[in-house]
Amino acid sequence: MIMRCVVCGKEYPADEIIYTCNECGSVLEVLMETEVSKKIFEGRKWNMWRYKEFLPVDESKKVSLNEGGTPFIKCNNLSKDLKVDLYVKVEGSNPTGSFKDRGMSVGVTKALEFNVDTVGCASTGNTSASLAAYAARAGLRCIVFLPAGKVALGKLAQAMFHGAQVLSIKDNFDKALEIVTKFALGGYLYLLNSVNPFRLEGQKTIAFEILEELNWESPDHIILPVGNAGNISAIWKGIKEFYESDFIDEKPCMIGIQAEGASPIVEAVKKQKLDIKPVKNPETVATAIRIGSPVNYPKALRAIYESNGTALSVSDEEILKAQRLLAKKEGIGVEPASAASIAGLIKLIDDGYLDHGERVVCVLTGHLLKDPKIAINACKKPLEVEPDFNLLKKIIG
Ligand SMILES: Cc1ncc(COP(=O)(O)O)c(C=O)c1O
Ligand SMILES: N[C@@H](CCOP(=O)(O)O)C(=O)O
Repeated sequence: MIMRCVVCGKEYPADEIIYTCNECGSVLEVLMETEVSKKIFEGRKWNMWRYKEFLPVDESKKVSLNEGGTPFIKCNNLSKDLKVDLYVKVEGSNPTGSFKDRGMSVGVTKALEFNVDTVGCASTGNTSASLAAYAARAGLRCIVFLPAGKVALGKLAQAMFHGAQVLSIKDNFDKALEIVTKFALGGYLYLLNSVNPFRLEGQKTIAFEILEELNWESPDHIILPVGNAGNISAIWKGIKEFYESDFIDEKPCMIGIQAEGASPIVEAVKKQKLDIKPVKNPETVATAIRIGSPVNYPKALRAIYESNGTALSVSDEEILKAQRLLAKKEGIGVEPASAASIAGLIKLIDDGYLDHGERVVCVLTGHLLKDPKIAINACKKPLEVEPDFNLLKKIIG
């Protein structure tokens, strides 16, 4: 196993703590040689560790909460309305309610391998919630740097309750990431943001599960929200690994959705560029993707171009509308950032980008209860009524 810079190709030993290329400054990826038949997965437990041969840590020493194996659901009602074959991967069903758990399980296991005593991250919320839980399980100290006043309540509660040291930085996520990176490079903590290539190895199992659920057939498109751009990169890596292993014959187009107020990847794709112009003051109701300078942009842009995919921005209004639609039509509750994928799907259909009957998978990244305030604000206040049967009968009608 080695690590390799995705831009200049410089290689590094995998037993070294290094986050970016010391030659060109870009992000690294983990390369492993795995030669197995897909038959080996048969009969294994339905969680992400069924793919242990593709994961860069010793499975017998894993720090795990049974992550992965999340529901893969056919959306019958929305498929009918939108005239596509729509499936969703419900990542809110992971132990702490987001896809980050897949990454943290591998990342925190790696932290133990590296013998560190402190882990840390910057976070718009979910990364910190997940890291705090996995660090607690591993007995590691955890420090999280959050943008003050911009983290949804459920996520903040999780980070604090699992015992992380929570620092509210009076600035945005990008600044918090800049600061925590300095601490990591100074040796104060092991960084578990998605700039850490081992963490993304866990997240690539989303792709593995989608392909196995579809009986080793590729969907036409995978659509997902993009913030720091780790997940789209990880999923594409997973797709390529199963393609190169001959488990599938085709690959999907990767489609990244960003919020209008935080869309540097979308702007880069419009111009077919390989670099981004960071957004200085990103803003969106979907706080999870309120990110102006995504650290994984080199990987994400390559994923989009290599797969013949695209990137698209959606407004806050479209995000909130899609969140309600998914809840009401399919009974699936997601946080606003996750609903961006559905909002993007609707826009792509309206724009004629998607054809009728195409098979689309939307990745729903986080649970509704992560951001209860948004959900409550979208509804009418419950009526307070005396416990009087006749009165209640009248009201119910
Ligand atoms: C719920 C949710 N959806 C989407 C994203 C975006 O993922 P990524 O940063 O990997 O692009 C995040 C955070 O990163 C998130 O917490
Ligand atoms: N939405 C993320 C932002 C940080 O992304 P990461 O994947 O680099 O950790 C969060 O939940 O904090």
